[in-house]
Amino acid sequence: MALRPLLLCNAQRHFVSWRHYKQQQPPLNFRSAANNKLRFSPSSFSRSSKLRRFCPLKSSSVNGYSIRKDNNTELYEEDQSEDNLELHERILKFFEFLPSILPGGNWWSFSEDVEVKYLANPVTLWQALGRMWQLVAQDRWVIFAAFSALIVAAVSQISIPHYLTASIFSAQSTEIAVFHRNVRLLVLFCLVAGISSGLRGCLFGIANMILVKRMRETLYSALLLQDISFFDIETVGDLTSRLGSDCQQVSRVIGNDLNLIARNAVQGTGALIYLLILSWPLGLCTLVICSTIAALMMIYGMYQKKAAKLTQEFTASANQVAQETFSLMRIVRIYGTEKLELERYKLWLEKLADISLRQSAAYGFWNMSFNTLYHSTQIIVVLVGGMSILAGHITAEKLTKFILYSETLIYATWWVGDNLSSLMQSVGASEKVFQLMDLLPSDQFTSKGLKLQRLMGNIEFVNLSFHYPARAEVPVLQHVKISVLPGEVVAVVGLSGSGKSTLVNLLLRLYEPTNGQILIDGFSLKELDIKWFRERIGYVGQEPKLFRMDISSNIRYGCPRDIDQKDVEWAAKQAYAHDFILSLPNGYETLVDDDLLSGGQKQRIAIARAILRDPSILILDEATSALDAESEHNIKGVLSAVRSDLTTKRTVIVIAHRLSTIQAADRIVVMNGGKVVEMGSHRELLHQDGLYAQLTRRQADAVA
Ligand SMILES: Nc1ncnc2c1ncn2[C@@H]1O[C@H](COP(=O)(O)OP(=O)(O)OP(=O)(O)O)[C@@H](O)[C@H]1O
Repeated sequence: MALRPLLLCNAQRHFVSWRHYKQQQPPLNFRSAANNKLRFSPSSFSRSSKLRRFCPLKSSSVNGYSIRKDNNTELYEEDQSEDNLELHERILKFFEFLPSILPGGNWWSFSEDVEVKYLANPVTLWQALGRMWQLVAQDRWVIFAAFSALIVAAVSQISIPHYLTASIFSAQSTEIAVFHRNVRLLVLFCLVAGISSGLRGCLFGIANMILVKRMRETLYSALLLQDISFFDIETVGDLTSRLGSDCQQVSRVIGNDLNLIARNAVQGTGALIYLLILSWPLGLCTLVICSTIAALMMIYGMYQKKAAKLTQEFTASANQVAQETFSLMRIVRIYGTEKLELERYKLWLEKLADISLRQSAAYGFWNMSFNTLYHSTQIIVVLVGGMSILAGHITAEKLTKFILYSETLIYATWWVGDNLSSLMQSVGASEKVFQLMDLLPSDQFTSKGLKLQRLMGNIEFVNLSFHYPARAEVPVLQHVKISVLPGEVVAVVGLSGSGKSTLVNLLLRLYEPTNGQILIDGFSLKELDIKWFRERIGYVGQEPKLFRMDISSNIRYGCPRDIDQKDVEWAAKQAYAHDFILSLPNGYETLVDDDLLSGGQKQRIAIARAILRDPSILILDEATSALDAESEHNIKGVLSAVRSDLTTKRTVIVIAHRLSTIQAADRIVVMNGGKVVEMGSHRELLHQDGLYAQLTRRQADAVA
């Protein structure tokens, strides 16, 4: 597409999308992370993800369907109205738009519409470099060696034009001895420059690799140690984008940006000193031009930094859409929403293209300014230098050296500018990465708790109330009081959304209660060593997920006991999974993931995983919902059976919608709207004729 129509078209879209975008932004409320290490705070941290989830009209990546519709409608209406415009109105509009694309015009401005939306707190260049240094400091010898090679290479390279010119002019004046000496030195400097440049490139590459590796490691471990509520708010696409493209972008800093900036800074300084010695008036002229280039490049660099931050945000959003679509591909195919998904993705690509267009235009301006200034130096040097030769103030050899060194200086300034802007982009990309790295780990990983001699399995929910951090205004549990004895099988039933799984989430300490507490064998759950406690719990969730590894490893996953293949097979037999596993192509060695097995097969593997731990407390949240009636009946017996020491029974908490499956439970707790409304045995509850009896009747009617 020609630039003008593209500019116009982009400008028109810009008017729609950016203004629209801006209007949808709620005021931001982020804690400053500049000086402090932060703990993740759902209410204050994640602007982007939160907006993506809860801000209805922002062209978000997550709730994209309704959003797309709104945006689409608006874009469509805009397009329609554009079509109806008369030619002269279009021309008028173009001329109105024209001044905005001149330098300083509002077309260039990200700040007006976008700057306020930046998620991360700004990081200065020095702060970013300081952080990167901390990451590579352990291997500082690589950096020192790289910079030493860089200085040797730069000094050798800067000496080459001098000896080159001197050799030519000494040959011309037939000074053979001087010629030989100059050529020898020229060869020496060329050799040293070549070897040290190679070393420099290699060492900076190594330093870069170390930086990216440490950065990803640090970021990944910081993310892994966050509270679960953090993952309720941050999206997977966003986080993987930080780990992937953002870290990669930051990685250019050492291997590319700093390397080239330092090399050219050394060469440029050497060239400037040499020029001033050769002819200070000419040297000063070149310096003025280089300073102008430097000022321009600072402006350009700042601009690129802003653009990089936006690019980073939009790339993360685009990744989030793609990640979500691929993971829900079956639903997309069944509902035939491929086009809709493509549009959702394209929305972010268009935003990226908008930024990229401005970056390219800015690059064009920067390039044009540089070339103009560069050629003016040549003209000045030829004019002033030529007149000086005519007046006999300077020799042709000096002028040749001058021209060569002024070229070196200008190109060094160009390289510094170019890489400085790249450095600024990397610094822009580093802001969110550093902010995430600075999040303190969840308290659960830092505090040391009690380890009891033995977990008996007595559980008490004492006046428990809770709301999810992401939805503080919606109470999910209210004054829940339940006491579970060791070895008891307690079933929790209730309508969907009544808070059953939330109760289990609190027992697993994935969230902390808002009020009240949970006592385990008489000790507050908060006082217990959480790792120790979780090792003694078996949990099978509503939709068990498998890792992309073989079946045996999936069953062993996270098992704290020493176990061998026999134990794995024993657990699989208990879970009625052994037969179907043997029928797979490689038996227990078959590589599986979440999509390769049926729901019931995945549940059996998850049950085998839980049984293998031989837990004191077993939690089954709709764990057998995908099993056929016979398998469910068989497995139920195994789950509540005595533990492997054959003397104690385990405590079992089972959540089930299919009420026929929990009739044999010692006690049934009925929940409604986050409260316990009934409690008793199956018979007692039927006798009470309350919610449980009503639910049982409805299920019986549905089957009949
Ligand atoms: N991570 C979360 N963040 C915010 N709200 C949540 C979260 N998980 C669940 N909720 C809300 O908490 C309430 C209770 O959910 P919960 O999953 O505990 O219900 P449930 O009784 O187990 O339902 P079901 O039988 O359908 O599994 C629901 O209103 C749900 O929307």
